[in-house]
Amino acid sequence: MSSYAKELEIAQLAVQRAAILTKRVFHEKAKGTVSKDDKSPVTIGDFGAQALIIAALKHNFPEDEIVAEEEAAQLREDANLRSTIWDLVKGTSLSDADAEAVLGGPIKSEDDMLTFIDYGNSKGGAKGRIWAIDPIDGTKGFLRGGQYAVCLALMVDGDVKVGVLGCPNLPIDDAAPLTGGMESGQTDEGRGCLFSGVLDEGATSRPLTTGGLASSQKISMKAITDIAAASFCESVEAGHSSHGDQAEIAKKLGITNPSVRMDSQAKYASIARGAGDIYLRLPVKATYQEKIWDHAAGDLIVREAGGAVTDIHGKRLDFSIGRTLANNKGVVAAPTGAHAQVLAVVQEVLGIK
Ligand SMILES: Nc1ncnc2c1ncn2[C@@H]1O[C@H](COP(=O)(O)O)[C@@H](O)[C@H]1OP(=O)(O)O
Ligand SMILES: [Mg+2]
Ligand SMILES: [Mg+2]
Ligand SMILES: [Mg+2]
Repeated sequence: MSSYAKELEIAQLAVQRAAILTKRVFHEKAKGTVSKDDKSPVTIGDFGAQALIIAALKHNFPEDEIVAEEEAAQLREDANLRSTIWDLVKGTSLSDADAEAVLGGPIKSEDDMLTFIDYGNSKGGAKGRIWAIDPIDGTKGFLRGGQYAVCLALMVDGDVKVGVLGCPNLPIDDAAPLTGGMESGQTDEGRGCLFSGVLDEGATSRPLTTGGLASSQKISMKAITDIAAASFCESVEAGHSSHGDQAEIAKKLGITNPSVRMDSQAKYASIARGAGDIYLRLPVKATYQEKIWDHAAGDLIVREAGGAVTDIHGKRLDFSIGRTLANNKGVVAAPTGAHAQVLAVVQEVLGIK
């Protein structure tokens, strides 16, 4: 029996339910994009998914703290936006009645929805049980029909114990070739994957469903025998990681395959299942602090699948100091056996040896 069996079940079902909502937003609605203070986009899907996940967590673990990306301030001022999101949230449930009941059933009112969204305001830290939520990671990918992920992780005393990634646009088949997006004309058929990891218990994938949990299989990273034949993933957005440095590193490693550009933590999931090999996220700006909700689940899933994840200085990602990874710069994720070699070239190219 897993030490975090209940947390894992709730987390997976909560992500699965939230993914139903994000898919509805994509297929049925104008996306309802609004700009945040930092000019990044947020959609009605981000708010709705965050409300549904937090409602499920509060029902099951009322004492736990939550660090989530979004807040309800804009919704409190904008009745139209608020009621559009409420319509979505109240109309989204798992089709399996038992699974829906485990999550506590529907949110009772529009006011409760706002309250749930704002429970995500914990400062994080090194003490106690804290969940990290990114309701839609890769909002830009979501908007353009590419990859995005619904992300949830549980940290206990600053250490990630459970991580779940719902990736509605990734192929179900772990062996499917690595692609960055939904090619035009593609349908949802054969897509939608739920990845999980529990510390010291491995990582799994299973198809996303609209009801209860499908059966899962273990995933593991591919061992790299010839680094020149490796494939590496990077952000689509050049503003999020340095395509130039990454290309130079790939070249120095002898990698000839073009990089696979993909939004969101779907990159962590893709290397964890062995579809890709390496994920590089090299800083563009020295001042940007990565957010814990952008990495907590992916970091654990990759490590549990046989990978190593560090920053550019070779330090493990430190989730214990608040809402950001203030002690880290960039991300280097690779199979354990190849990580040192990749990191050495990263440091050579960045001139930090
Ligand atoms: N300057 C930046 N450097 C690195 N990541 C960033 C930067 N600006 C935004 N992000 C975050 O990168 C994540 C997407 O990563 P990816 O490029 O791998 O798809 C988003 O969570 C996004 O945050 P936000 O949600 O605030 O837009
Ligand atoms: Mg965002
Ligand atoms: Mg994000
Ligand atoms: Mg987000």
